[in-house]
Amino acid sequence: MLLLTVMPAVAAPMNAFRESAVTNPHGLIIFVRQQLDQAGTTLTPTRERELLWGMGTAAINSNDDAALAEATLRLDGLATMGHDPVAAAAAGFLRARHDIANGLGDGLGEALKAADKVLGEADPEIVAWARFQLCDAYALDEKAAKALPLCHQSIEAYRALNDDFGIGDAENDVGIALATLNRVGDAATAYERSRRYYAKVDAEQLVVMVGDNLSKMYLKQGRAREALALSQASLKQELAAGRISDSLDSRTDIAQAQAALGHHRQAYAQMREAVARARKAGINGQLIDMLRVESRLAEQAGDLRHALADEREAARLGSTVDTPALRAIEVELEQRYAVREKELRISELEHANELKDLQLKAAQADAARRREEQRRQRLVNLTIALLAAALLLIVGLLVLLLRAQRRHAAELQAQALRDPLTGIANRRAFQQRATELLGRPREAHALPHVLLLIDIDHFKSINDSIGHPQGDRVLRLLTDYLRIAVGSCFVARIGGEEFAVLCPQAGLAAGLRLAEILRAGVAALMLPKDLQVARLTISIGVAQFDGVRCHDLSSWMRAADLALYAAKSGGRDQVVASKLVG
Ligand SMILES: Nc1nc2c(ncn2[C@@H]2O[C@H](COP(=O)(O)OP(=O)(O)OP(=O)(O)O)[C@@H](O)[C@H]2O)c(=O)[nH]1
Repeated sequence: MLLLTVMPAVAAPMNAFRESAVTNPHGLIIFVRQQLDQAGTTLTPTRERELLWGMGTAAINSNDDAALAEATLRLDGLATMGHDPVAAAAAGFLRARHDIANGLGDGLGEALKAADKVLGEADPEIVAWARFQLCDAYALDEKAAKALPLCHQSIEAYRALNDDFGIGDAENDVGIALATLNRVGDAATAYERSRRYYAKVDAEQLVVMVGDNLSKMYLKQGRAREALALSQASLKQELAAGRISDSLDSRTDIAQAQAALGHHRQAYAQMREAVARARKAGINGQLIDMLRVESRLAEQAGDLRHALADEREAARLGSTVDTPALRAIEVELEQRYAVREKELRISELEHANELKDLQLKAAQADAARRREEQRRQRLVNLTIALLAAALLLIVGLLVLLLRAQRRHAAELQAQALRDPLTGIANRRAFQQRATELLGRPREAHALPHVLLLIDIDHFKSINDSIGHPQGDRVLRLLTDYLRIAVGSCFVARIGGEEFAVLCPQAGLAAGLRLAEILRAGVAALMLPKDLQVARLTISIGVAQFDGVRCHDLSSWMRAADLALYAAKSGGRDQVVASKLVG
């Protein structure tokens, strides 16, 4: 497998292993060592130089300092022994890249010196190679302004050689330089061009690797989803190739893309894992930036304690032994987090206040509800009281009405039993009294009841002579007299000018005596002169209730009436007893 990917074809000088140096650096180092051991002195200097350059670049890519030292020393040897300026330049470029990558010494100076050795060479491939190494050194050292023209020269040189792989390399460095200048859109375009050139030569792994650079630009452009996809593909490849450093970079990019997508907890977890792996691998240079990213993601995920610890560690690792500077950073951090703590506290207090506010509102709502209930209860009570009062009033009114009705009924009843003209009992009252009297059980030795029927004599003539109203006056005068004269007997007007007197248990003799008194009394009455009635007389028929001939009210009345009729027939102004009448 390894051999298939790193076997040199008939390649341009120095470029035979450029893909595998990136995609499989460990494998290439092993392969070169094997080649050097096995071939020994049979190797041509050009082939050895090519192998050593491949090993050196692979060593830089895999942080293998031993392999790098081995490669540069052997290249130096080739340069000296074989008077090979290309080998000397190769050793110089490797040292320059190492120094630039690790921030040591004068890497750029080293690179310029190396380039100087070969830029005058006749071989355009060597010149293009050297130009690219310069472009690469300046781009890696973040000297973008200088890197860009060098990289473009390099691209032109590769274009002249139809070296698409080389153009892909140089476009990648253009992207790096533009990214340093923060020209995010242009950098992304350069990376996209680089990927297209790599794709043309089927360098799929490099397409993915440049994708990792492009991912950073996409992230800055807010294209987090695309960035995430690129970094994930990149990580997969790096893990398979064992490129620890690159894989840590991709993990960092993935975490940042996840955070940008709002998956803060997931992002933080991813970053924690990346930092743990960096620590395990002892890659401190990268760890500082990773810790800063982790701190930011921890803060976003709400883990302030961790965020502070990460920042402190990054500051410690990043600082030289300048303790006051470190302290200043720590103080700044403390202040920043104190402010953050304060903000959190305020937000907690605000939350608590909101809760209290809600409780207050609930209490107010409760009080309002109770007040409403009380108001309703009062209304109900008032309604009940009003209804009770109304009911009492109605009952009172009904009682009053009932009494009035009773009074009215009694009055009506009284009226029904009273003669309106004279004010004494009428015929109906007489019948009731008589019926009631006859209904009583008869006492053993009691005298019979006596009935007197009285009729005014020639009353028609009186009416005719003095007028009907005066006739009424006569009737009232007679009544006044009778009412007094009958004593305890009951008197009633039972017809126009006819009266009845009922004397319970009086006996016929007493009845006749009373009748005679009445007749005589009336005949002797002194009538008012204005009445113009010379004399008033009455006829009276008397009948006792003997229980034989008179056995009920009608037979009793008939008997009295016959006696009265007899009195009239006998000449009037007289009393006739019923027993005398046949
Ligand atoms: N003023 C007045 N006259 C009445 C009333 N009721 C009945 N009379 C009159 O009483 C008279 C009765 O007349 P009659 O029945 O002919 O009897 P009389 O004239 O009394 O003759 P004798 O009974 O035979 O003596 C009539 O003229 C009735 O109009 C009344 O309430 N007021």
